[in-house]
Amino acid sequence: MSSLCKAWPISVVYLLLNKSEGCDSLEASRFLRDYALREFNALLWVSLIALSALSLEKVFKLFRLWAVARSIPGPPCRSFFGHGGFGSRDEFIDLLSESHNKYGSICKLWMGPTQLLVSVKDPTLIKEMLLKAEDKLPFIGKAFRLAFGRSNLFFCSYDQAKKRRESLVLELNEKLHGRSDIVPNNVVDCIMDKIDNHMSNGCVNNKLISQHMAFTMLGATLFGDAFIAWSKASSYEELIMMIAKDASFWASYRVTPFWERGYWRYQSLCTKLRCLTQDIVKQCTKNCRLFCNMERSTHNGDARNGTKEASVWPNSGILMQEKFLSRELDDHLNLKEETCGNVMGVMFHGWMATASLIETILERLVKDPEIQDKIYAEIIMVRQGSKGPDVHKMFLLLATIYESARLLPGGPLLQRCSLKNDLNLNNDVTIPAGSVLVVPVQLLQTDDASWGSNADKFNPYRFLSGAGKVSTMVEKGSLAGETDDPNHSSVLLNNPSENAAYLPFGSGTRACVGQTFVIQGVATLLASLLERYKVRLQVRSVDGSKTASPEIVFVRRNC
Ligand code: HEM
Repeated sequence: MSSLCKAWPISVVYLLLNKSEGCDSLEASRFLRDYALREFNALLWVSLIALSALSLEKVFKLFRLWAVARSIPGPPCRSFFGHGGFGSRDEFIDLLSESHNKYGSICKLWMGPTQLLVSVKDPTLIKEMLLKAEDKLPFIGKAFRLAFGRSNLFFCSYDQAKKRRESLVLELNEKLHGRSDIVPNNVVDCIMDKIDNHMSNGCVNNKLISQHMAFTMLGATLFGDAFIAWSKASSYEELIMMIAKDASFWASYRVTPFWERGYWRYQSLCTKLRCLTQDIVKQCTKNCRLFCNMERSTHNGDARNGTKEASVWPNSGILMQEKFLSRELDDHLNLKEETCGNVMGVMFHGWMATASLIETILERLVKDPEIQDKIYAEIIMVRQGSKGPDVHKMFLLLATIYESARLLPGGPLLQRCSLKNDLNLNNDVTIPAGSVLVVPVQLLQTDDASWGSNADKFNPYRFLSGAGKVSTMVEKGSLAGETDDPNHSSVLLNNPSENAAYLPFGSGTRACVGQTFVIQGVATLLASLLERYKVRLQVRSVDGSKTASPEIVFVRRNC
């Protein structure tokens, strides 16, 4: 038998071919059975050893996680699942706030026996953490994954996101530096027309109009003029709104609910959005080529690189230019899926965050007509004195944007992770690899320790130096006047990031790439808006008593 085994496979084949020959065939089949049994046993052993090794590794990692986490302070677990079922977003923020008050600037919460969440609230440690922890965990971005497929820009390791971030930063910078107007006049006009249309009904819903402004501004930036002329733009807007409404609901299921009809309806909306994105991408690249050819014919073909030309063309979009696409093409085989997913992800994130910022600012301006009037005076003053791009001289407007983003950041938490290595912070705390790291931005940005006793009050002047004089300067017409004006030189717009507790756009390696663009874009849009309209709260009479509704009124200025 042993000699047979050694001679395998020849001897086995021989036995099989000759299995009909009497007792030899019996011996052969016994041998085969015996052999199969041994093989099967060996396979079982190998699997058992591999599984045991894997389980041991997991158990070892778990014990290590528990051991390292012991040194981090935090409330005791309420159940086996820790603080996993914390309820609503507000309840969770309250829990974080209580925990920080009790345990200090770093505290842990167990979200289950294997998932550790560490919250950091000290501005210096946050800065360090945001630089060192470069990854983002995919399960946090489940809403993005369900809606946009394998879009890996927002929730993935830094290695995966790096190239795409660089492309996007490059394109946005080109836009910021290569063009005089961040939001071109035709885009502003298109938005103002929409406001006029809505006002024919008497008032507008703040949320809806902010969403529309953000959508048009971002779409025109990403896809260029093709977007403004695109017949399907309003369907795109409607779809994106519907998806935004349901995204968190479907992501809240632990197991993707394939059995729910509503889930498939939601998925069909996402597929429609994907098709429309592909449509606008196609139109955009077609237009880019057209622009390149037009440019080539006017400049005797001196520029050979089509992409360069497309990016200097005044009204072309940024993201969809061939440069972005071809970079992606080189990278992956399933490029179309992924590129489209990333484009939808950027559009979705940029739209939601920008819309929420515009809505907050309008709400503040409506509640504070005095600031609104001062901003109007500033806009008129700056516009009279300059011809070129001028929003950077509108200090009070910019300070109002900073302050609105401080009081109500787009999201209540920043989320990070270090997937491979433990994170050693300067205060000798070690955070185990794989833990979810969060920064409670909303708490931090309204914390008295960083912002003073009036931290929860709306006060744009906190971002202006010499702010005591600012209000009188606007009245006298000197806030943003000529640079040789002695009063003006005493007023400075502070860089909000100088305060380490200012993080509406995150910070460090995974900070928002749209930050500068958004501030300038929103300022440009608001400057045009406030120049034409006063924004007032709609007051309705209900049963004889007057109550304010969430709707606002744009009253045309007489100028
Ligand atoms: C008011 C508007 C916006 C706000 C408040 C905002 C805020 C944020 C925040 C808080 C992050 C996470 C940062 C971190 O983890 O440190 C982020 C990431 C990001 N933002 Fe924005 N954002 C806005 C608009 C935009 C726009 C218009 C774009 C693109 C055109 C954009 C592109 C991105 C990208 C690509 C990332 C992911 C970076 C990464 O994970 O590597 N954002 N944004």
